[in-house]
Amino acid sequence: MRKKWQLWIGGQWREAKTYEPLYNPHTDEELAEIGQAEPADAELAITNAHETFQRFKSHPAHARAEILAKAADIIDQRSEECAKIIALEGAKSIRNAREEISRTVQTYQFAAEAAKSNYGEQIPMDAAKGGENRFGFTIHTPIGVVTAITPFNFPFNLVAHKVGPAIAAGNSIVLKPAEQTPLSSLLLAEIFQEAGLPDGVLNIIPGKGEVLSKTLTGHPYVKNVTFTGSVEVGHIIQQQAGFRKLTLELGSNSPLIIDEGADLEKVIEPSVMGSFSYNGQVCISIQRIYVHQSLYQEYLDRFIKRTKELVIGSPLDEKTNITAVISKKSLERLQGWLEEAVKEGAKIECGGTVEGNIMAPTVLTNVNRDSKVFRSEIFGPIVCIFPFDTLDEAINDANDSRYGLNSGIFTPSIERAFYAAQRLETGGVIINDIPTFRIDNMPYGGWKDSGVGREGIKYAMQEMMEQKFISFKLNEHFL
Ligand SMILES: NC(=O)c1ccc[n+]([C@@H]2O[C@H](COP(=O)([O-])OP(=O)(O)OC[C@H]3O[C@@H](n4cnc5c(N)ncnc54)[C@H](O)[C@@H]3O)[C@@H](O)[C@H]2O)c1
Ligand SMILES: O=C[C@H](O)CS(=O)(=O)O
Repeated sequence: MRKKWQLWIGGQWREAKTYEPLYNPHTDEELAEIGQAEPADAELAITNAHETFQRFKSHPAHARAEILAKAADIIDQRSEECAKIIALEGAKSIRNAREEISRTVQTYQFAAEAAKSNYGEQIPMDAAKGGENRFGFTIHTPIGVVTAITPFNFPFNLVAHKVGPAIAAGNSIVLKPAEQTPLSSLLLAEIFQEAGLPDGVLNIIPGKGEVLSKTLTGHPYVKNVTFTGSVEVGHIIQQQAGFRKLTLELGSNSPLIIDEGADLEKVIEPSVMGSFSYNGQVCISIQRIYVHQSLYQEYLDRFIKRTKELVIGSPLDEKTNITAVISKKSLERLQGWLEEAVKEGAKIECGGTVEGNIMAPTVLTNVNRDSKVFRSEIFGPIVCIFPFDTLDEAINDANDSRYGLNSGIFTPSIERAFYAAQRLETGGVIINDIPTFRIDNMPYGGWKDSGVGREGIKYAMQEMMEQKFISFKLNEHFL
């Protein structure tokens, strides 16, 4: 793989004014030098994307679908190389990285299918007086330049959730990947070129969010901004984007309820994995677990036992579960929050230690509801476990959050499953599984501070297109 990466604009590699080293979070070794885009580069990328859009908007759906399907095939053929890039730049365990690549292939395949089924609706015009002799229908048209700003934690698949639907809809894109994981995006330049995407449709400009933000969100050619990342940055982007279409996929502190009568044999493994997969750096990672009193002690003991078995090590080792967190800054924040939680009464049941850039998977009980580990998004390998007496108590506590992305409940009762599903204030309720569940064609997005709009290819495409209603009056004017 090349060591020095320029900016990908208009189908060409262009020199950046400055380059910054990219480090492996596990070993601290330098992996590559990454060109840092400046506002003028963003402007150039947007202008190129705008010009390309004038042609690409007429590129037929079947041709866009072929490009997306071919890109999926190329990623599949190069899957081990792609997974290794995620493991190196993101310190994601190689097994989790492979899962991400396999999902990415599916995401582009879903996009290829969606490109061909971009249906509008027929509206019954005679449903109201005056609508007789009329036909009404809607069509969806591409919107123009989409800017995509993405986070570090799923650098292939969450980029696919923006690039895939944008191409499927017939738009052009300017992509700004996360500073920590730009290589996964830069590789797309050659993947999509080989797949036959016309030059200028996809532009990739790594750089600092705060430097590029105003241009990427506020340029008049930009018609849609799609952002995945933290709530704090989401709020900044919302203010800057002003009067244009906007999708915000933000953070969470997802709850899991383990109801009376749940079969612990089937619950322990998924709940441990949902808490600690990729060191908890998943937006739908389990952060708060509510366990019915009748199961609490047994669940806690078994949860701790399984957590202690997780293998801490190098992301490239096949057996590894827990690796370095993404940055020293993030590690320091986690240590600070843990200290604060303990001062406020929390008990560390296991973990809590740090070695190198790795925090051991940590289980907390007796957590104060005002502590940051309860209120805010931990985004690290720490989980809080609480007992509850009544389902209402668990639901109310689960809803006591500024976030609302996914929630989960394990219960043997269909009645209680629906009761909870109707009351949990989240974009997705996952019954008899963990909230850390996503299939890439399902509608996905948050309530409250967890976001605005939905992803899941078809739903993301709706955010990236304009709808037009057409009415035909018959008889009077047609020859
Ligand atoms: N809801 C979802 O689908 C989803 C998925 C993955 C991650 N997330 C969330 O993302 C967060 C973790 O990712 P992160 O640490 O990369 O998030 P982040 O918000 O720090 O960064 C995300 C992106 O925003 C850019 N950015 C930073 N400051 C900016 C600014 N002022 N203006 C414009 N862009 C700016 C970054 O460069 C990066 O590309 C967590 O909160 C997690 O829950 C949400
Ligand atoms: O980190 C949040 C992601 O949305 C999780 S997933 O990759 O979509 O499952």
